[in-house]
Amino acid sequence: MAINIILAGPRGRMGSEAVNMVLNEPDFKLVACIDRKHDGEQLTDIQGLPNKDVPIFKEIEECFQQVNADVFIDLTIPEVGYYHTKTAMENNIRPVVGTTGFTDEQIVELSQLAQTKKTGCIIAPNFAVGAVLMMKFSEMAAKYFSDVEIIEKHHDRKLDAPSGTAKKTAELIRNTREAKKQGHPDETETIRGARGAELDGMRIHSVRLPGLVAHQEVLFGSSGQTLSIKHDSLNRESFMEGIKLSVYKVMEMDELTYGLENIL
Ligand SMILES: NC(=O)C1=CN([C@@H]2O[C@H](COP(=O)(O)OP(=O)(O)OC[C@H]3O[C@@H](n4cnc5c(N)ncnc54)[C@H](OP(=O)(O)O)[C@@H]3O)[C@@H](O)[C@H]2O)C=CC1
Ligand SMILES: O=C(O)C1=N[C@H](C(=O)O)C[C@H](O)C1
Repeated sequence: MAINIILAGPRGRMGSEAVNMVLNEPDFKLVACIDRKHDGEQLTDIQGLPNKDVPIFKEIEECFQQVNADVFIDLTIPEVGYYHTKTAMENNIRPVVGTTGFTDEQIVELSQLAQTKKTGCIIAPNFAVGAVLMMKFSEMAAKYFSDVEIIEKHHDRKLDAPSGTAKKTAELIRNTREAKKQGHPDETETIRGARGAELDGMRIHSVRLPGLVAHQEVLFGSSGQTLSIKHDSLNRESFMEGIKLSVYKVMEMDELTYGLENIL
């Protein structure tokens, strides 16, 4: 039996790649897309997207009323993605969410909703397996190195900073790192922001440049040595295997999980 999928954000950098992934996976069927600029049209009407008759809706409620689906993939922006994810679960459709920038409170709320509805939901700030390994290796290393700076680098069209991956990395590191405030106790910033964002005394630096895709280095230091753990996504195909796996896994789940590492 095919897994029926609705996808939001089909014209986006990630969404367009995901449309192709879904169309090319024999067990998946793309049954609708959510796109605020092409209400009532078909996928084939959008320039640059595959020549397929897949209906497009602007409003997610209308889409869920008219189209039966098993899984909903969101690759949009944080505010919209949160609303879409909530609405999908309310309609007993399992979300697979790549959109980053949700607040901690929003993730808790969505988790509670998944519990109430007994609906699977996967929110993963990074679907690239290499990035998940980079995060897990960093979690391991932080047990031995409590001084760490996370440097994430992305294309300059990215809306959220720090990246979802950097936040998730810091959360995993927090599991093993001895809490401490890093740097000199008397350090000052002569230009605001020079030391980056702070989370539990750790530092996160966000670089935005045209030409970049998605890159992160986790840099540890202790006396006489440094350790660098680095991952680069060179294109958006790197995220597709993770989304594909999540679609299969979410079909077997009845709660929310945050992070691809939980299902690998
Ligand atoms: N988890 C992961 O592995 C990855 C996650 N991401 C995340 O995925 C998300 C999308 O990234 P990316 O594809 O690069 O972004 P894009 O800007 O390329 O795409 C975003 C899409 O969302 C649509 N959109 C924007 N605002 C609205 C709205 N109000 N209502 C409906 N649709 C809207 C845009 O359409 P429009 O033209 O109408 O604005 C566009 O199609 C981001 O949050 C990013 O951080 C990215 C890469 C990997
Ligand atoms: O916006 C992006 O491009 C990416 N966003 C995700 C994030 O915020 O971590 C994942 C990846 O880094 C690409």
